[in-house]
Amino acid sequence: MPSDAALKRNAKNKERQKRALEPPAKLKASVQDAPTVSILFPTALTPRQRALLHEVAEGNSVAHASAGEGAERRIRLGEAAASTAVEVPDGALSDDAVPHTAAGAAPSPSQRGARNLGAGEEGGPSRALAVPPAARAPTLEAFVARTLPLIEMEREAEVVQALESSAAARPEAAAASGRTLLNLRVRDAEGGLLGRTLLTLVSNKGGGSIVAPLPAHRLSTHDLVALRPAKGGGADAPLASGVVYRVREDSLTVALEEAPDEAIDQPLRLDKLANEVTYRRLRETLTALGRAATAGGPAAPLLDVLFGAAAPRFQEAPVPWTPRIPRLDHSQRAAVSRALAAKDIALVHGPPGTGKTTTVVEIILQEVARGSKVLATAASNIAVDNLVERLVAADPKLKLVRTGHAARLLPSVLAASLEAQVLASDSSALARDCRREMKAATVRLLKLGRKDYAERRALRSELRTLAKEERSRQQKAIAEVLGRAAVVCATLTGTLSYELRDVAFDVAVVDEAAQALEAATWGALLKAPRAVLAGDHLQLPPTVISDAAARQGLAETLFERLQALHGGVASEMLAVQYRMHGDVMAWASHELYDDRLTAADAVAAHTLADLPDVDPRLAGELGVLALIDTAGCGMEEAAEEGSESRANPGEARAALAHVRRLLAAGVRPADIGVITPYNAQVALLREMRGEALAAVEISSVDGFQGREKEAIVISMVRCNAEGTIGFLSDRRRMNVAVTRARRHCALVCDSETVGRDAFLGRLLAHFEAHGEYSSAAELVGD
Ligand SMILES: Nc1ncnc2c1ncn2[C@@H]1O[C@H](COP(=O)(O)OP(=O)(O)OP(=O)(O)O)[C@@H](O)[C@H]1O
Repeated sequence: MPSDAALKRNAKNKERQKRALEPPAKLKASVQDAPTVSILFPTALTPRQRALLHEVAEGNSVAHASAGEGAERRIRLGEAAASTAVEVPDGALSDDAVPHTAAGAAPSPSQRGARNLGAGEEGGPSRALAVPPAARAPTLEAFVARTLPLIEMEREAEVVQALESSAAARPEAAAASGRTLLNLRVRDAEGGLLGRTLLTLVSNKGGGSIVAPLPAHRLSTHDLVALRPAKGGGADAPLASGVVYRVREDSLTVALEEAPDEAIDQPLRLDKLANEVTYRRLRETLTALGRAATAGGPAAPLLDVLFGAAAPRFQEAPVPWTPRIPRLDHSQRAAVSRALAAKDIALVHGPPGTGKTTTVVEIILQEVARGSKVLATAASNIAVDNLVERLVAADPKLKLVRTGHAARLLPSVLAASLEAQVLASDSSALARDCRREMKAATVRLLKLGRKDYAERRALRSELRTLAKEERSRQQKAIAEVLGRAAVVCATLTGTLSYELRDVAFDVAVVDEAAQALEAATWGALLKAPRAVLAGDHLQLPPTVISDAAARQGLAETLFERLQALHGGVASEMLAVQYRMHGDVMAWASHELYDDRLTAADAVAAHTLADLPDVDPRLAGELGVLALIDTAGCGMEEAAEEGSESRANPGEARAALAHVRRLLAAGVRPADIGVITPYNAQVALLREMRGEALAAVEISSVDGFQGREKEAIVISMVRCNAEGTIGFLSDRRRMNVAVTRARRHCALVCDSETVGRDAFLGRLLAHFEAHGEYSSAAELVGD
């Protein structure tokens, strides 16, 4: 007899299926209350105009969709099935014919651009705050219906950003957007990387042997980029396109399929391109998720649980396992046990420095030991490579394959790559034979005279057969390598690649799940009946360019949603951290982790004085926590014209003065990090630091997530009479900032401005109570 719960679930499923076949409620109502209107806008609209229309429609709950590719793309407002369809003729709209919202004028294109390009107030994409709890358990259908247009809004926002940058009349305006780097020269061109060329570009400023730091920019690894002559514009045909491979403060390396000859000897510019593939894959994932609701598939057992219709289930008897990684602590063991016992979903909540990846690696090894085929993923290539390195180190014999474009992989994982393993396989050798034969046949074909009809026809037919044979042998090679693998490692978007389309797994493991869009996470989850997600929703969520899409919930992650929905039963929090001195940890533990974190013995009392070459007396004077107060020092914040990001030159001087004190105490420059929430302050600090501080890393807080340094100096920037603190109030950003430090953390800020916020006030109070207080005036000698 089915249980009551099962009967209820069945009834719910039936109701859901019935609803899926019915027209949406909005449409039903509109059909009943006819007439309804839909407006089809002309193809001549710019992406910016389309993005604005999407935003306004979304804000007013009007249905909206774009269809068609490239110049054929057009937007429709209103339901497709409206009783009256109005078509706006080409040329009827000019650039400033922007619709108005009910509440007033829509933002002007320049305001909109500034918000998008300017990151809220910050100068980078926005990180939305959590959506209201009411939105936490959508039905699968509601989630898909809500998210598809948000993905479209995000895509349009990125296209607008790319176009505004590359079409900017003045190159300086393009550079200010952060998407373009001007005046570069090639310092190095090296081969390798499975046939690609790596081009290392540096600033051409000064032109001589001294390499100036690159200006502040927003290019990061894996971005698609176009290389163009610097003297041309961003709309010119590129000399080459490639993928950003490595980013350093003074150089940027791009992986190209082939290096263009002309590029070597002239000043160059690099423009970031919008990545259409990612958006297409996200849309495909959502469509596949929608289909899985009725058609089933490997993930069918997960769907009810992940959309709140059923509770997570666990095996009652503990699953026996023998640790493969030595020294797992009690909370890490508990997390592994819970993951192995999960029948559908388990969450590993890993606060900073708690060994989340260590735990994930142990879970994967245990799954392999019991015969599972594992899909191991994360949002970023770097996180996946990190997993690969750790897995291979823990078990060199592990049958592991890393998929993805070789240009995006770390050199250390190339041997594990699908491409390398396919190249080494027998089927691939046979494919190579086919290619050789094709080449010979082509040469013969070219030598034939015009009249050798019969022979030409025969050779063409041979070439077709060989090409078919080559393709099928390549596919066989790929299928063989993937079929043999016990663990396949891929990025979340990589799981949607052609090669993995028909591969099913026993379990999907997602590391850094709190930094992945929910739609992206489903790419992995749809391939297995069980899933383990690891992350920390109390650190920064994924970056979303479109403010409107972020506000509508695009930045909310599945991890965060599941913590709210099933955290009590399905989540295990790692409670011992291996990074921070106890005083650094205490504030974050109290404010964000319910006082549940403890410091491992090895780090609880470690200080700078324990580092080699550090003077214990000077290090003692600096303390573990330091509050450097700019209050009353006249160190005001400033925003550059046309930019929303802020800088504070006085505070930058104080932060750099503190760095000099650390260096004087003997701390190595590479062990020091200066971080600040504002990109303009990053740029200013880099400009001001001088030669002696060149090896000190200066970065935004967002850019430093996942990293650590022995000593961290945080410049908080805000200093104004109104006490405005902007996005400093996001608890997750300050959590990330403070928890990067191992032995020393200095907070440079105006206590009068920052201290007015209750959350930040408690941060300052903690630093004052447990650390060294000084006035910035003492440091800069004012
Ligand atoms: N049980 C343990 N005993 C000793 N050291 C450990 C243990 N678990 C993890 N560590 C160490 O803690 C550090 C952080 O571990 P790991 O890289 O797994 O953490 P992470 O969760 O990926 O990092 P973060 O928490 O910052 O995201 C590493 O140096 C690791 O060796």
